[in-house]
Amino acid sequence: MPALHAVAAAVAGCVSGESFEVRDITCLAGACQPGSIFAALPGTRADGHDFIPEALSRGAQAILSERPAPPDFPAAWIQVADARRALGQVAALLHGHPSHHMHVIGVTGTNGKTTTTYLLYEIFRAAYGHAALLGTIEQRMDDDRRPSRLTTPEAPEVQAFLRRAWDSGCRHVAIEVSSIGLDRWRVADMRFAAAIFTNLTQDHLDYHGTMERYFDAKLRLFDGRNGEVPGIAVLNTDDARTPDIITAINGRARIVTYAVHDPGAEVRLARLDVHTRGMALSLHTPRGMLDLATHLVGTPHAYNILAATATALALDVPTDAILAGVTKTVVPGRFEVVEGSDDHLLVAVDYAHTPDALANVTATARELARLRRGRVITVFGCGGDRDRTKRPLMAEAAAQGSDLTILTSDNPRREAPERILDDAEVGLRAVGKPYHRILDRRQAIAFAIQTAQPGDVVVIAGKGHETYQILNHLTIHFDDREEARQALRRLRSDKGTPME
Ligand SMILES: CC(=O)N[C@H]1[C@@H](OP(=O)(O)OP(=O)(O)OC[C@H]2O[C@@H](n3ccc(=O)[nH]c3=O)[C@H](O)[C@@H]2O)O[C@H](CO)[C@@H](O)[C@@H]1O[C@H](C)C(=O)N[C@@H](C)C(=O)N[C@H](CCC(=O)O)C(=O)O
Ligand SMILES: Nc1ncnc2c1ncn2[C@@H]1O[C@H](COP(=O)(O)OP(=O)(O)OP(=O)(O)O)[C@@H](O)[C@H]1O
Ligand SMILES: N[C@H](CCC[C@H](N)C(=O)O)C(=O)O
Ligand SMILES: [Mg+2]
Repeated sequence: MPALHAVAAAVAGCVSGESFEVRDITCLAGACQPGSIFAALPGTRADGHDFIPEALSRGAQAILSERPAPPDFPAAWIQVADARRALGQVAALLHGHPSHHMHVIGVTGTNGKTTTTYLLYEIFRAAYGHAALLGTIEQRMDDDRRPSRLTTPEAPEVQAFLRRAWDSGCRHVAIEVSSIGLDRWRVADMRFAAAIFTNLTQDHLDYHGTMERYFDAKLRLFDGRNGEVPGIAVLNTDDARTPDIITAINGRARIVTYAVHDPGAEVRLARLDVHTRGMALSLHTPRGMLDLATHLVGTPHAYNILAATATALALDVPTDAILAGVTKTVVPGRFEVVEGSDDHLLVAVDYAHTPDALANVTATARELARLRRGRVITVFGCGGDRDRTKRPLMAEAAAQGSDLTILTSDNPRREAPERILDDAEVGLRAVGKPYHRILDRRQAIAFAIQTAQPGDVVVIAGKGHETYQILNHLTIHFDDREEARQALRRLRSDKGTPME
């Protein structure tokens, strides 16, 4: 355990008070114990400095802050220029920089991060037996799975996870790096063997303010501002932002490109057959043509497969492990076909919660509906306490891609649900196609399924794998898949036909 003064020196901090052996660092006062440094951070709802008494009462022996030490403060104090960044740096230091001893792959971009990390996890497990994964749905270390609270957790949690993964034999870790995570230095000073860029479209403007600032946060993963430039940058050359990333890297990392359309990409799509339960793809790669089969459905997932494959190829993963990993990958809530769907009625649950994802998922549904001579019916809503400006755009994308749209509630959080629907309805009116507004999500799902005709494809978008609904301060159990299954069951029993 390093001494306080060594820790302070590593972050160029101005230190006062008695030194001690530093055991850990945290920004949660309630998690402090003897030997802890408490990082006092100003926040959106509270100010970490207000929790200093609690931190001290739990045994914290030093405070990390951007403010100077108050006179006669009873514990040690480290003053730094940027407390969030220092929190990330100290967390990495205290865990012995686990990312320096492993192959950590960081995945950033608006959509596709979770799916790409799942693909990489399965590829690494097929190749090496051990692998770890950290992201929106869960934190996974071989077969140990724990649900996540944030996509990219605070730095002490990320570093502790990496350390445990190392201790349990994992040498390959895929981690989702959100723009908010980068902005808040949650992966500060980490070494990425590879960093993947999936795409950039509108999201999180409530946090970043503008698309430029949103992109700039993502750029930090590639241009060295986060600590180091990644070993390999894996970039989607169909995305308009990729040239800016290449410019910012400025020759300091190996660049590997992938694309569905760009004929100049190193790894690119040659063939794609989409069906209701999966896809068959052929990819041009530096190792020749690769034929893959997957349970994932929809062109966006071809991008995710290209990204994961291009990364694995660049890291010299054997081809048979890439093929096996892609085939094995199942991601909950990403075009997940609901049990009870059949040739007459296909119901899929998908985590699309951005305008781009809604455009894509309805396009996938359209492709499948065309084969079945059916319509596309989309149920969707928008989250509260998040980017308000994306709501009418999400509605437009859903309506444009569907024959019938059902606007409902998602996670209203602390906002008035009706107001969120009002924001979205503007987009539905602009498109002018048929829609219904049903606030209660359970009723909206049931209505969509009752209304569907043979051949139709029903998409239930926005919550994917989530098993809850956040209504103000109350979080209730809610699972789109369960709701859809029950509605399908009721439909069959009303018509007297058994479920398949
Ligand atoms: C915008 C954001 O990221 N907020 C996170 C942030 O909150 P904050 O800075 O506003 O902090 P605050 O609640 O005002 O409290 C101030 C300080 O006092 C401390 N405190 C507070 C209360 C207390 O009892 N004790 C205590 O010590 C807090 O730890 C914090 O350091 O720090 C908190 C402590 O870690 C997080 O819980 C909180 O995540 C909230 C819940 C959240 O929803 N974050 C989302 C937006 C997020 O980070 N999402 C990204 C992107 C998702 C995607 O991929 O789309 C993610 O990576 O998950
Ligand atoms: N490469 C892609 N391009 C566009 N849309 C995609 C792509 N991959 C997935 N999607 C859509 O986005 C949804 C979310 O996918 P995924 O969970 O993999 O993204 P994410 O980046 O992890 O999202 P989040 O920011 O919430 O963590 C999917 O359900 C699908 O509708
Ligand atoms: N990771 C996304 C989750 C959105 C999921 C949607 N169901 C919502 O609640 O808005 C976010 O934090 O913006
Ligand atoms: Mg995710």
